[in-house]
Amino acid sequence: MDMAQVHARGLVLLGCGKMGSAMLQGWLADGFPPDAVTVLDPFPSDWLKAQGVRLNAPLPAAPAIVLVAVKPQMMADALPVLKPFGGGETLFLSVAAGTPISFYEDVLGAETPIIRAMPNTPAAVGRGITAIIGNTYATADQLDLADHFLSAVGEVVRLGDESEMDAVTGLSGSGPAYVFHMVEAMARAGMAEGLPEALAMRLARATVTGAGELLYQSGESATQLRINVTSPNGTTAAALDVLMAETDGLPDLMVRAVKAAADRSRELAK
Ligand SMILES: NC(=O)C1=CN([C@@H]2O[C@H](COP(=O)(O)OP(=O)(O)OC[C@H]3O[C@@H](n4cnc5c(N)ncnc54)[C@H](OP(=O)(O)O)[C@@H]3O)[C@@H](O)[C@H]2O)C=CC1
Ligand SMILES: O=C(O)[C@@H]1CCC=N1
Repeated sequence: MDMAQVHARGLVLLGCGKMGSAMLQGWLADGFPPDAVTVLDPFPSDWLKAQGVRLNAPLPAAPAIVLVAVKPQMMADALPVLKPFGGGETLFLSVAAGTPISFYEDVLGAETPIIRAMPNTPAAVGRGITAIIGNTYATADQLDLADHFLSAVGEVVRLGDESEMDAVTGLSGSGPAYVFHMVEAMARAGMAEGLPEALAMRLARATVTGAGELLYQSGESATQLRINVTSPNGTTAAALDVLMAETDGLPDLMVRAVKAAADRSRELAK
């Protein structure tokens, strides 16, 4: 299916909160026509109202894609409105954490093309990463179509097995929050060393965004970039001795944090 056909058939977005609007923002910035998008959301934000999309309007007859972006806990209430599109040519693309493909097959019919995706919020600035996996009814063309759409908001990786989705959720889906929390923690640490709050936050924020951009632009590995900062017997080495401690260091803490997120994803599936 080419883009002209996708525009003509339309795209439906079920739930336009933080993730739905991050992705919509990316697509509109990429040139997707707002009047080809129908959004269903009971309490649309002011941002959404200003985008020129068809808001809580009648649904198109056979949308090319339905993007499901409601919370897993709302899914059973929200999804049935889309049942008429099940088992047809509409591709369902869901970003809901912990909601397995089998759930959609049960509600929409087993012969519905469904792609489960796990994006992250940097999609709003075109720098997300989304992992996808389709069911047996999702054709190669439909996987390419999802890949094309999601590439407008960042990188796309295809998984070999749906069971990988819980770990992906714990790593990249939730991951931006870990980085934002690191900024908070670094700023607090700077304040503990005597800096005023605003200066500490400015330094922490610029350090993390600058380091992220360096990692993005340079061809070097994260390990080499870390080594480049670390003078022998200098200040960074002193800090890394603490962060890389075998027990209670950052690697240990990160294993526990990502495991907690992945476990929660598995729990949501029950
Ligand atoms: N936030 C993130 O970083 C990521 C989130 N996800 C997944 O994306 C999904 C959405 O998460 P997020 O955007 O954070 O959550 P939000 O609560 O911000 O967004 C969900 C939206 O769906 C709306 N909604 C509730 N009920 C219905 C309904 N019956 N029909 C249509 N819309 C409805 C909500 O409205 P109201 O607020 O008024 O209830 C809200 O605007 C979740 O499944 C989550 O697992 C995936 C990857 C990353
Ligand atoms: O916290 C959550 O459940 C969602 C899924 C990944 C990021 N946010």
